[in-house]
Amino acid sequence: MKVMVVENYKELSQKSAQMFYQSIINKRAINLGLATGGTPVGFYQELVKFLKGHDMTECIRTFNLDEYIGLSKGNPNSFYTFMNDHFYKPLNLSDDQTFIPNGKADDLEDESSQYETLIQSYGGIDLQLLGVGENGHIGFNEPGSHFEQRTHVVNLKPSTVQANARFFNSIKDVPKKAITMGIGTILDAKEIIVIANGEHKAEAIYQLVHGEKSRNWPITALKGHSNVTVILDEAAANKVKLRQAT
Ligand SMILES: O=P(O)(O)OC[C@H]1O[C@](O)(CO)[C@@H](O)[C@@H]1O
Repeated sequence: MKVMVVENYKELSQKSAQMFYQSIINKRAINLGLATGGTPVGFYQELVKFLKGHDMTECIRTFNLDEYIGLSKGNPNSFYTFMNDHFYKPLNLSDDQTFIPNGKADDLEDESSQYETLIQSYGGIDLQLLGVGENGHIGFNEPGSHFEQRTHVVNLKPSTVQANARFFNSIKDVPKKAITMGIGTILDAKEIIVIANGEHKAEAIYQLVHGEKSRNWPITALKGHSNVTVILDEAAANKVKLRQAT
């Protein structure tokens, strides 16, 4: 695992976007695994700058980690809307190159297995972007998740609902369930880039870098992957550095 500490959020966003851009350019066609949340907003801004007007945009396919159950695509708080605003629309990406689970599917189990099959039918994910929850969740795989799981329906922990309430008018509006790629799905990506900023992510990052592999901290599943880069700002790297200094 490669750990890079940069000075601030801007640098973190630039560095991660640059790594994605280089991969896209070098491989000519690429399946990207993408994340939502507050952390990757700067990443999308930077990657859009790199890719805008570039013919390589035709070669990429995107697969999102997760979607809330019960929110339609058009809901302002759906992850589809987030992706459309930050990435699909600015780059004119088409529906047949952008994929995200359907949180309004009638049969959510079937939707989960179809999403898994879809990813595999395109040859799997080449490069996956991950943020991390304060409790160590990746995608929406909460503490206690099995590391072998594929795309599935999850119940969100109250702490995750609370953390994401900032995007909604009221905590009552935050969905309590989601569809997420499983940790097994995520681990199948050929390469993974984790980004984290802020002191509130420092414990999860400490567990990733120095902790044991444990289902209590889903992010520690990445310790079993051979190509992971972690990009941190100073605050998220706080506990890692403290440990190294003693
Ligand atoms: O980037 P944020 O908003 O801190 O969220 C962290 C993680 O939580 C999620 O948004 C899910 O709650 C992930 O998609 C994200 O990686």
